[in-house]
Amino acid sequence: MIDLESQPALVVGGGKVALRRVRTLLEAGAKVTLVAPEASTELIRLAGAKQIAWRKKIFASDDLGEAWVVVAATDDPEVNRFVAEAAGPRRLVNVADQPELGNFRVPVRLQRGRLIFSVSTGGASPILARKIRDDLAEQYDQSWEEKLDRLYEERRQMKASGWSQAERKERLRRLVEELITDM
Ligand SMILES: C[C@@]1(CC(=O)O)C2=NC(=C\c3[nH]c(c(CCC(=O)O)c3CC(=O)O)Cc3[nH]c(c(CC(=O)O)c3CCC(=O)O)/C=C3\N/C(=C\2)[C@@H](CCC(=O)O)[C@]3(C)CC(=O)O)/[C@H]1CCC(=O)O
Ligand SMILES: NC(=O)c1ccc[n+]([C@@H]2O[C@H](COP(=O)([O-])OP(=O)(O)OC[C@H]3O[C@@H](n4cnc5c(N)ncnc54)[C@H](O)[C@@H]3O)[C@@H](O)[C@H]2O)c1
Repeated sequence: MIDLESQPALVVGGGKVALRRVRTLLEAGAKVTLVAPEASTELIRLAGAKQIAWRKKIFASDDLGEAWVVVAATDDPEVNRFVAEAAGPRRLVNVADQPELGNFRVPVRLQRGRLIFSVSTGGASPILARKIRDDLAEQYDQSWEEKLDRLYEERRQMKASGWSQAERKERLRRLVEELITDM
């Protein structure tokens, strides 16, 4: 939930994990550069469509440039370690196969408009994290996007009204209960 809009991000590696990270970074509005000698068809397509810049080469430390976020997602643990070391402690660094070498991990995410779920199992089981996400997706279906907009609007109006905090709290609590009963 960090604001990455227009921030430079570097993804090292061109496989399945790199593609997942590239998608997440693009959704967050980051300017993504990919460094990899080979890349998957979808990554090549994104590069062709100019959504990412692709340096078709193996990683070297001068690829880091101004990158604020760095992802090491090659299939070579030594390369991933080298990327993390070269990136240093002053950037956001994610390492796909040795998370302890980086300083952030990637949870599973589910978004319903203003409502965002983030599920992590602390490295225990990404498969369980995904299953919990799928369960939440069923429980909180698309209708929650609108429900959240309604809550947002009501709360905004109440804040502008002359009601006491206690009155506001009680009304908002009831509204949330109505929405949940409606599920
Ligand atoms: C949630 C998700 C997000 C994403 O990556 O986008 C994610 N892994 C996903 C899938 C997945 N990962 C793995 C498999 C193969 C089956 C298995 O082994 O379970 C599958 C299934 C698949 O790929 O289909 C294997 C695996 N994963 C990690 C290691 C290394 C290690 O743990 O040391 C290895 C062993 C590699 C090996 O040995 O080969 C590490 C991490 N994986 C994390 C997140 C972080 C911890 C999150 C948490 O604690 O919950 C962390 C620490 C990385 C990080 O923070 O960057 C994504 C769900 C995608 C979705 O459905 O949306
Ligand atoms: N975090 C997760 O969710 C998760 C899930 C599965 C696997 N993994 C781990 O993540 C890593 C990547 O997995 P994958 O399935 O994406 O791998 P992959 O084999 O699909 O892709 C590896 C990529 O790394 C590139 N590469 C290799 N050496 C390089 C170098 N020196 N510089 C730049 N690029 C280089 C290759 O060209 C290739 O594009 C593996 O270590 C795997 O064990 C993590």
